[in-house]
Amino acid sequence: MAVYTEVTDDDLAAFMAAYDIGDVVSFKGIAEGVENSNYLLVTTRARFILTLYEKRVERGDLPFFLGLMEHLAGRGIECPLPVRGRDGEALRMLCGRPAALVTFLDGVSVRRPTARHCAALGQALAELHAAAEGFPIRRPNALSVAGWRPLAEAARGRSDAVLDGLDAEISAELDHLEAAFARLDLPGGVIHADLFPNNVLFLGERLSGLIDFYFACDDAFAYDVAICLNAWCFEPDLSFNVTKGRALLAAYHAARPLSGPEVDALPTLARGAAIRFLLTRLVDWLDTPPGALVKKLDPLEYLKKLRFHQQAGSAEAFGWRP
Ligand SMILES: Nc1ncnc2c1ncn2[C@@H]1O[C@H](COP(=O)(O)OP(=O)(O)OP(=O)(O)O)[C@@H](O)[C@H]1O
Ligand SMILES: N[C@@H](CCO)C(=O)O
Repeated sequence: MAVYTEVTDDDLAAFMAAYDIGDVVSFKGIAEGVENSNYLLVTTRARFILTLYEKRVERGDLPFFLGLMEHLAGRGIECPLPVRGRDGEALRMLCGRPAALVTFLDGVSVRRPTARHCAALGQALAELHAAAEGFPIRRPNALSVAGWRPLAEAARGRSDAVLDGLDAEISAELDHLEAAFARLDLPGGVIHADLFPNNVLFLGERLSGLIDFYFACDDAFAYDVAICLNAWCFEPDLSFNVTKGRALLAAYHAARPLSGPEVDALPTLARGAAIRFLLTRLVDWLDTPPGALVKKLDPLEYLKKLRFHQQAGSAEAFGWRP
């Protein structure tokens, strides 16, 4: 359930006075999502999403996120476009929270992506990487390799309650990854960094929108590919589907060719991407009180994906090589 902050009719009326987007027809909270409060706003002119940014989003990062969506939408990427008010601002306060309106995108997210969905995603990811070029604001990735040890420390001593031996397994993996990532020198720019199936909308098999840019940052492009391989190409039994892996990688490569070093780095990047989501899920799992409304995501799903990559060790395991 993702309505942490209730917006009353009076709050909304005062907020709407800053815009020239028609009159309110309906306004209701959206249950999906975990980070922020989201509402669907329908006016006499169009549909919008109103987001109130809750505590996990750093206020100083909002100009990056909103500016990025505006930059990408201006370059033909199907992503939400922040709506500017009469004063030219896209970001303002509502109910004590920073808030913004963005355009509504048609489509639904898929729970069980097919190889065709994976191909569409691969192409869209490559187009996003290319379209972000020239975006002037920088945002280092706080959840890359330097951020993993502090997360592991936050869980230390408590992880073994989730799985016996987990502390030691994470620590050994971090020793390996810190050395392996230090050797990488890959092309990069702005990445989405959380392009899971729930953040991609489809109309049938046509990709109709990319949403939720609130983890976007600067990092290696191939790291974003690895995040997507993990999120899109494993089956519910956590076996890796090589047909989906091939579809995703070949479509990405056709739109933005992956270099030899990027392909060679994919197994390491996939291990890194697995431990990143293992760690954030683990800390959330341990820190979320029982009975909280937030949906807890399973950290062990990502431990199993990590173990797959530890065994696999080469890009062939993803079903594809250029
Ligand atoms: N521009 C948009 N157009 C259409 N639907 C949207 C749009 N933005 C958000 N949504 C809907 O709202 C839901 C929650 O949005 P979003 O994923 O941005 O929330 P969140 O709180 O950041 O969640 P999480 O981080 O868990 O993905 C989405 O699953 C989608 O159904
Ligand atoms: N995509 C993240 C949740 C944060 O958006 C996860 O699956 O752990």
